[in-house]
Amino acid sequence: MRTTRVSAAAAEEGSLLRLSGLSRHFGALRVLDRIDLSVPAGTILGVIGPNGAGKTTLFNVIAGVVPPSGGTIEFGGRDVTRKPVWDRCRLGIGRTYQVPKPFSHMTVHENVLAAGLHGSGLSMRRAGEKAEEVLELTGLAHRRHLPAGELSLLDLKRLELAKALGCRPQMLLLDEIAGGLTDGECDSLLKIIERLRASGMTIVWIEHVIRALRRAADLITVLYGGELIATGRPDDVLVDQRVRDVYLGGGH
Ligand SMILES: Nc1ncnc2c1ncn2[C@@H]1O[C@H](COP(=O)(O)OP(=O)(O)OP(=O)(O)O)[C@@H](O)[C@H]1O
Repeated sequence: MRTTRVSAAAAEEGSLLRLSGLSRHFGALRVLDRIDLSVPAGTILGVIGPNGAGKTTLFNVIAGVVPPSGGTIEFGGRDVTRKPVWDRCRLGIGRTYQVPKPFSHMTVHENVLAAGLHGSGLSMRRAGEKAEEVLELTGLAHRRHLPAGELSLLDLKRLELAKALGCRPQMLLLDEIAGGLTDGECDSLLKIIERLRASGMTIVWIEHVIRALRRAADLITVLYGGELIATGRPDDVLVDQRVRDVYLGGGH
């Protein structure tokens, strides 16, 4: 059965993603503790917090890799809490991983094509068209015949983005995509992300590179001790005293 994607109209009504009372415990460890969060369609939401705060677990629960211990996840007005990963992917939830792990012996083009074919169930022709489009968008077109194992870190990050985009997401979960890049490399990635925002993409972005979020994010939320302790505009959140105490310190 073909999964119906959320309509643009539903997305425009308000939040594309809505988390209500979302929890995840590992034994006695409360990694996510009754999280409530709404992500308006078309916005970039940065997620920050100290190491081990539960940010990647949050993505794993949203993407369907890890089931929640409680609470609900709505995407485009539809309850996806119990839906499997592949179904969420076809509904429009795309994701990049903190550590890029492409098929290193396959070319850049083959990696993107494989993601589109398996992730969103496109026909070979449509997946091929989509792959061309995202290779252009991510600046990888001239690398298309290279084995992924030969890419630089920046190009691996671009490929990570291209694979996620190859699945035609309406929302992207970016997991530390700017990590390890030089300032110049980070800027070229930001240009791609800004182009995505201009196209209407909704982005939830875990990042320790605060400079990147300061430039690109519309909103920032802070995860600490399993709870969201602050959510708002970057200029407000980044000067919040509690946020500075628990995460930013004097270094950002
Ligand atoms: N499958 C699991 N089983 C047990 N504990 C887990 C599991 N996955 C994550 N945890 C624990 O949950 C906590 C949060 O981990 P998570 O990777 O989500 O943090 P994070 O905020 O993404 O950290 P970082 O910024 O270092 O990537 C950690 O204490 C981690 O050890």
